[in-house]
Amino acid sequence: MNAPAGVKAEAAAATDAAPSLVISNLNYAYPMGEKIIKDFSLTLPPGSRCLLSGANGAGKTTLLQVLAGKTMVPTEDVRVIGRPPFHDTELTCSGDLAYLGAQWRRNVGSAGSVPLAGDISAGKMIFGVEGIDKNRRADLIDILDIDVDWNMMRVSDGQRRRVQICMGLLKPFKVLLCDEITVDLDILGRLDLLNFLKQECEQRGATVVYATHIFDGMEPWMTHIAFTSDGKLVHGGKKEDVGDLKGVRHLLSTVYDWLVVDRNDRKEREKLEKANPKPKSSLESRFGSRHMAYYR
Ligand SMILES: Nc1ncnc2c1ncn2[C@@H]1O[C@H](COP(=O)(O)OP(=O)(O)OP(=O)(O)O)[C@@H](O)[C@H]1O
Repeated sequence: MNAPAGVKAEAAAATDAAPSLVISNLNYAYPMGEKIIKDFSLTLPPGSRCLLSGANGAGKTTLLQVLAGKTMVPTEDVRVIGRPPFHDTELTCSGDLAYLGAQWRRNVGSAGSVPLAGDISAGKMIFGVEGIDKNRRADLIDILDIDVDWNMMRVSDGQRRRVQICMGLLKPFKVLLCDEITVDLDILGRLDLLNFLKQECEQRGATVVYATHIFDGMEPWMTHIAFTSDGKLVHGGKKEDVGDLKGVRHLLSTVYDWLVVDRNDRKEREKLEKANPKPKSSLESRFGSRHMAYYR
């Protein structure tokens, strides 16, 4: 569905407005671990849809969790609609900043700690969230093709995922962070959802960062890309401005080439690290590296 002209003009004006997401020289390490995110900077305007890509272990989930305010970083390093997500809890409580990620997928919905596999109907869960616009809720139920009579104990993984996504999108977010949320959806469900998110950006000036390894439908959908390698942003910005994406190259073949470079660099790093092993920390030498895994 195309947005009416007035609404499009409104969204175009929004792109001149203050950025909705600013990451400035972000560094992040898990407690007692090595740096996972390294000197990462990215700015996204309202209305943008950013594909977050990179090899397994490149740091995408870690980055999204930092952006979602799940871990503390200095207030100046990450700003979501001008506010620091860890320190400003109202950002997430209000639904302005929404996060649909791996942990969320496992057992909770946006309405708090809601078990998603209990003897309860999909409708009861969805309608149980208060203060939601009726039309938005009806649209989401329709787009995600949810039967409100589904019993959450007897649904398939994909059906459960649809209910979870619906609950996560009930509040009209300003910035949405998605971590591989569509893996269990069928093609229709995935493309309809991408379309819904696109409308949210075009009509309301919302911003979406979407981490995925599945590129079907992503090329026309995205406005920005952030390709990470070893925790660093190596290709990022507006899709038109990323040199390798220009001309006849497709997203998949371009990212494939980037991933080959990433893999060769990683192998080289690993070879060097094996040849020059780092001295163990005093705790590690005392308890052994297996035991130390608890502290990482
Ligand atoms: N809780 C944790 N404690 C310590 N290290 C972690 C933790 N979670 C992830 N890591 C490490 O951080 C690095 C980045 O992991 P992350 O999950 O962010 O990567 P990713 O790009 O999302 O990978 P994938 O594509 O496989 O989902 C990996 O080396 C991983 O082992």
